[in-house]
Amino acid sequence: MTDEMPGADSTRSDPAADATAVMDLLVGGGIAQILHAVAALHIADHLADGALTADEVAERAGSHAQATYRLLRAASSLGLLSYEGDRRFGLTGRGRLLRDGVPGSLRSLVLVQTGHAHWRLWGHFPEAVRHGASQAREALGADVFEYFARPENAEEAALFSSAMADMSGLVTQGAVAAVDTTDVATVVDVGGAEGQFVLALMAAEPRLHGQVLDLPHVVEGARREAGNRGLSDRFSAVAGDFFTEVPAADLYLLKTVLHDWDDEQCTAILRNCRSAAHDGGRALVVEMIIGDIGKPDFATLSDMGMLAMTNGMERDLDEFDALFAASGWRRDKTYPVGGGYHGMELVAV
Ligand SMILES: C[S@@+](CC[C@H](N)C(=O)[O-])C[C@H]1O[C@@H](n2cnc3c(N)ncnc32)[C@H](O)[C@@H]1O
Repeated sequence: MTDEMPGADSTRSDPAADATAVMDLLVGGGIAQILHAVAALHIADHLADGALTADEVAERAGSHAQATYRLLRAASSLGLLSYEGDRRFGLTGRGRLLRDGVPGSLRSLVLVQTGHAHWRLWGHFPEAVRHGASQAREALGADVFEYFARPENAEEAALFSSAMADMSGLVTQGAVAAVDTTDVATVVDVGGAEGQFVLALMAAEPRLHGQVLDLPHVVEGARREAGNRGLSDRFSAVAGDFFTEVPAADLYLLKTVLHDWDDEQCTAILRNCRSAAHDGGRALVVEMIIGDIGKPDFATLSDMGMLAMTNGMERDLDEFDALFAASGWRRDKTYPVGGGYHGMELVAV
């Protein structure tokens, strides 16, 4: 330990401030469930037209009046709601992000990340660290994608796809603006969920034809989304397995797919893309990139989520380059695309 590391020298630390700091970290799980309750009870939707009293919110939400008042009070202390006096609460900018079906909404993401599958997996997190692997089989009886594919989990799976779509909004604009589509006519969004990324690219470039490759229970959502955007004539969705085969294309999009898998599995996915690509073909990988250790870095926290949920991980640039080199790709350009994500453009070698 060096003198430069804050708190490294316990003789100089402030025990009371340190205890408060640790307790602030500890309450993070409870805060996540406060977000869950606000989202699940549609509190932000009830307040969309103006401030209401806690009793009025409880009546609309079908929830207990005093418990709802306490929830709204806590949410206002977190900056999700404003307090207008006399037990009346209004929406803040942050709270508005918990509305259902509005542009930029994070409601589905909140619901899925605080819902059954994710929460159970966090409950097994110390075991995941002990064994170096997600405890999904112990917690859910299946890996997370098998779990979502089960008919009885269809509602949670739909929420997961829509959460991915909500998150996509944060980065697709930046990626669409930055990616080089010179000489590109066909694009496959590998593990593309509802196709937010490829559809945004197609909307920006009317000559592009796009496809989503995803699991059978997911692709119908992508077809529906293409229809909603009036892009069905240039779009198709393929139900398949990216470990088996990937359709041919000029450009592959892999957005937050590699972080779900270990190195061997990532190499298999990237090799399948390389086999289907022509020489000089391109791919765009969008992921968080882990930066300098010891500095605040959201990617390292997301990495813990990947350990809890999947076989995957967040990676630093050297780790990405090793994957690309092992699978017939070379990284050509790297740029931030917003929301803490980076685009890494690859060329087939
Ligand atoms: C983390 S999500 C990313 C979705 C999308 N690319 C995005 O960024 O919004 C991973 C996606 O991979 C899909 N997936 C998982 N296993 C797959 C497989 N073996 N073959 C094809 N898709 C798969 C999932 O269904 C899910 O849609």
